[in-house]
Amino acid sequence: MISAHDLTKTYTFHQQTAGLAGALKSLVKRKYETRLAVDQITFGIERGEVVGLLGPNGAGKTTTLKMLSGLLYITSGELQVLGFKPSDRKHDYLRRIALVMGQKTMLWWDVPAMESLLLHKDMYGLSTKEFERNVDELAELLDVKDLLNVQVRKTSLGERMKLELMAALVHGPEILFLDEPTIGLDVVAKARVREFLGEVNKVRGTTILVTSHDMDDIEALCSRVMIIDHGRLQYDGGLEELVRTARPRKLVRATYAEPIDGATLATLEGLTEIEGDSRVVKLEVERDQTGELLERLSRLGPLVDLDVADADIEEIMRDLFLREGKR
Ligand SMILES: Nc1ncnc2c1ncn2[C@@H]1O[C@H](COP(=O)(O)OP(=O)(O)OP(=O)(O)O)[C@@H](O)[C@H]1O
Repeated sequence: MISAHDLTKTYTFHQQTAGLAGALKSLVKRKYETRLAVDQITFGIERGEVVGLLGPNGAGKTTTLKMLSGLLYITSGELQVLGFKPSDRKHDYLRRIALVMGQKTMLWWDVPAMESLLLHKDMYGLSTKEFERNVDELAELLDVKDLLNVQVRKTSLGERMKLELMAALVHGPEILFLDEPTIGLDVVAKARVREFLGEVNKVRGTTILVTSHDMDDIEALCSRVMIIDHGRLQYDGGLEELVRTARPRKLVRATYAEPIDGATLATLEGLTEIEGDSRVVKLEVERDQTGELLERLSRLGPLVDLDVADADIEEIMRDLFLREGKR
């Protein structure tokens, strides 16, 4: 569905010093600079996939989404989406995709969302039947029936995001490009948006490429992630695989009813922390030795709680980005 080969974007822009003098000077003598935002990335995305595009601020994620949706020309490389060259912005192409940017709105503020939806109906040439079916289905899934006739400026951020998603999906796109869809939302609204996107992918088979700084979004939605940093693709593969490769050890936390004596604790391999007056013990263990360790821990004293987890994905990202940043 999406095929990118050595995709590159360089921005050319001019520097301007502050103040009127700076503005006048830049009119006479412009100093141009270039910035490599996306640097020869190659990837393919199949129909029905949900892929997370991750990376620190300024990594090139939004630029990539803008090239894929045809908002920006590519500087070099090859890019095909649904067999189209996105920057041609052919109507047949735009009908089959949608781009939602968490920080931008495509709804008119001063009128109810329904007015914007009706505009989309005309823009995309939807029949009344098709439009009504889509509106009903989406309003039900998003639980926004009562909001469609309220002035957009009177809705909350979470409600507006749901309406944005509705506006993006009303023409039934095959691909959805999402840039930070849960930014600024509270935990409940975030969960609803994730649930909805998962449903859209499952029910309609919509392919989704999503950027987010919220790892819970990524864990809930994506089985595949692409990590981009300084414009370069650093990783493309399974999320679980990434966790297993970056942090192969499991994290174990055992809580006892009584303190465990120091001599016994000293014999434990992989011990990382002791807390709560020697009642709480934290360890790291190789995956295949987890069973053995748990058995051992259960013999040390009366257990109150036992927790086994993979390394936190957020932590893995922080380590990866710090490492890449230092290169
Ligand atoms: N219009 C522009 N002109 C010049 N440089 C730009 C422009 N837009 C983006 N850049 C630069 O390109 C680089 C990539 O920006 P981009 O917005 O794609 O990053 P991002 O990964 O989406 O970051 P964030 O997580 O902060 O949204 C950054 O260094 C940014 O400053």
